[in-house]
Amino acid sequence: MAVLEIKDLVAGYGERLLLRNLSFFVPAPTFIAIIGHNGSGKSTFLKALTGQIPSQGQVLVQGQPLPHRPGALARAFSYLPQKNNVAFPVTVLELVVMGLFRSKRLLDHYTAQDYSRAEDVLSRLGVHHLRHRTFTDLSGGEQQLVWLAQLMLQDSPVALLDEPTQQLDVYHKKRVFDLMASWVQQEQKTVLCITHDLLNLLPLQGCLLNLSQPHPQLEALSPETVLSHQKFLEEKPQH
Ligand SMILES: Nc1ncnc2c1ncn2[C@@H]1O[C@H](COP(=O)(O)OP(=O)(O)OP(=O)(O)O)[C@@H](O)[C@H]1O
Repeated sequence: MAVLEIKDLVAGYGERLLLRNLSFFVPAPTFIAIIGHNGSGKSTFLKALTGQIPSQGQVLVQGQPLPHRPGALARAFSYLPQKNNVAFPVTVLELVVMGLFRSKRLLDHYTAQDYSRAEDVLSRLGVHHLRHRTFTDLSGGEQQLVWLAQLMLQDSPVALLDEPTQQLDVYHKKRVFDLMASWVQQEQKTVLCITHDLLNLLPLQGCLLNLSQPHPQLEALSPETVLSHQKFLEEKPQH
């Protein structure tokens, strides 16, 4: 059974269509880089998948049509948007442990084991030292790593990430790409990751989807494919 199947997905805003009959098939857990010029519809694609904007077509996750209820949708996809805010003071560890909310009932408390899982993902991202800091005091890149840690605790089969490395330094960019590769290999997750960091894709296995192309389709990642898409994207976008 395929992990993810998308058939004739159409989405946009009013008269302006950004996704025109997008179809692809992901047979097994895979890393998929979603690339394209600014405004080519990358975030729109993830918004259509997560039901934030209306769309036509079919999306199947593990052979099942995508449910419309938000709770059931969240079990299929974990999602990290480009901008994410918290309006209340909370420590890093508290925010990360909330990634486990789907395995809890309404008034359940988080256990010592939950906190130790949260500490473990913070270590894997190299930011364990931030665990007792107030989230809103952190730098933009530090905050991005904390959101990633929270997402790693969610147990959905498909993770959707909108530019998760946008504000990171070169060390943490590489670390996050390595970690996404390990989610696929060790935890059998499928990762769809929007990115402009094409050079970080050079060592990775998986697929690439270039939404700036007239008929985007999945292509196997290889250094040659990445470099040819880099060249394509260095050309002026066609609107
Ligand atoms: N709510 C909206 N209403 C109307 N147009 C919108 C809306 N949201 C986005 N757009 C437009 O749709 C186009 C695609 O936007 P989208 O955010 O999907 O691009 P993107 O490929 O993710 O770009 P970037 O690389 O800059 O993040 C843009 O031209 C944008 O202005």
